[in-house]
Amino acid sequence: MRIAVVGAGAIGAYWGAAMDRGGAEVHLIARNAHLEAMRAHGVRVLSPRGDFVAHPHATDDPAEVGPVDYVFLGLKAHCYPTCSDLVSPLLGPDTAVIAAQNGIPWWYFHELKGPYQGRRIEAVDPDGATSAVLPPERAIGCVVYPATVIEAPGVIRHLEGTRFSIGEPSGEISTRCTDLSDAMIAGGLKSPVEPDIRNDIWIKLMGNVAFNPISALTRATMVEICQHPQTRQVVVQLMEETLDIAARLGSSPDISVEKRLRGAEGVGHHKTSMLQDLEAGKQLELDAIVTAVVELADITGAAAPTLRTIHAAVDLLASTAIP
Ligand SMILES: NC(=O)C1=CN([C@@H]2O[C@H](COP(=O)(O)OP(=O)(O)OC[C@H]3O[C@@H](n4cnc5c(N)ncnc54)[C@H](OP(=O)(O)O)[C@@H]3O)[C@@H](O)[C@H]2O)C=CC1
Ligand SMILES: CC(C)(CO)C(=O)C(=O)O
Repeated sequence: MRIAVVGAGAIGAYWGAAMDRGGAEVHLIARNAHLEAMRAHGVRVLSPRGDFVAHPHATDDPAEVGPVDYVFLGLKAHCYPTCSDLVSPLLGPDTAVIAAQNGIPWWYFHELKGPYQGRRIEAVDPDGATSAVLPPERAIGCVVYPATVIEAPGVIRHLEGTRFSIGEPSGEISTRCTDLSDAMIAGGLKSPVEPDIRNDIWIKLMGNVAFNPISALTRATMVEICQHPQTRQVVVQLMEETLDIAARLGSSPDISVEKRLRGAEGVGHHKTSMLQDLEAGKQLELDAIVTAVVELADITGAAAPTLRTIHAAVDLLASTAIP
């Protein structure tokens, strides 16, 4: 199995190192000092499950790699509409694309039976630019539960979790999914093939849509947001509104707000990725995690007042705080 990881950062290099360990032929596409470190010393993973070093091929030139069986996108989601130069050389007729992103994917309405089938979500597929680079029929849905950070160039700190749930937009248990799942399991990851991956997307998103923008606005950690009574209430409202939007789209994520909150509180004094990006002066991943959810509220006629308020505030923050 030939695999390319485009944007082999915190999650991409972790996944690529695990896949290499499991026996897949892995090519990491990265840049700058992180690329040079991986070229020279491999990917060093520091993990509570045991440290390891993997030595997949690493390059900044996808043309060196050519078409692969699977492309794993480790880029931030707002990079997808403009990633053609990185991805196109890797695509053969049957290449599948798996995106590590949090939030709503560009392919969300692809193969979704019902009144919204085939609709485009402007926030994540502006003027169809993402679909032009990453045709939805290539997409395998993926929900990433692990948490990782780049501790130093070439060094990935794995904090927790090994589950990468995957599933076809159509719900079919396809061979391309089961083959990929087997390869992930060989690499020490958990990889259930889900008959309705959208339910997993909503379960993960309930946390991100609440904690990521609130943390950016308040600079608080997950546990601080949970233990402050008023922000806890805002989280509850955001999660309830998100579940309402999911239900209007025909999804039924099997989790209560209380259970999802307990899980998030257990993460402890952790800064969300959005707060980390804000502090690093990097673009916030708002489009997929918040703006797309507001667009889905518009499409389905959901009121979602708390979501709209938080979106307005964090959108202003993103436009004023990031150069
Ligand atoms: N980290 C985590 O724990 C989790 C992350 N995710 C999702 O995974 C995705 C990636 O997140 P994460 O791994 O944290 O982000 P990172 O910033 O660590 O990884 C993205 C990588 O892509 C690289 N990159 C960007 N543009 C190019 C380019 N043109 N050529 C080569 N490399 C490029 C970046 O390099 P540079 O730094 O130089 O820009 C960086 O190394 C996000 O959508 C996030 O929501 C989901 C769950 C958990
Ligand atoms: C920590 C967590 C789970 C917040 O919802 C996350 O996924 C992120 O930081 O983006």
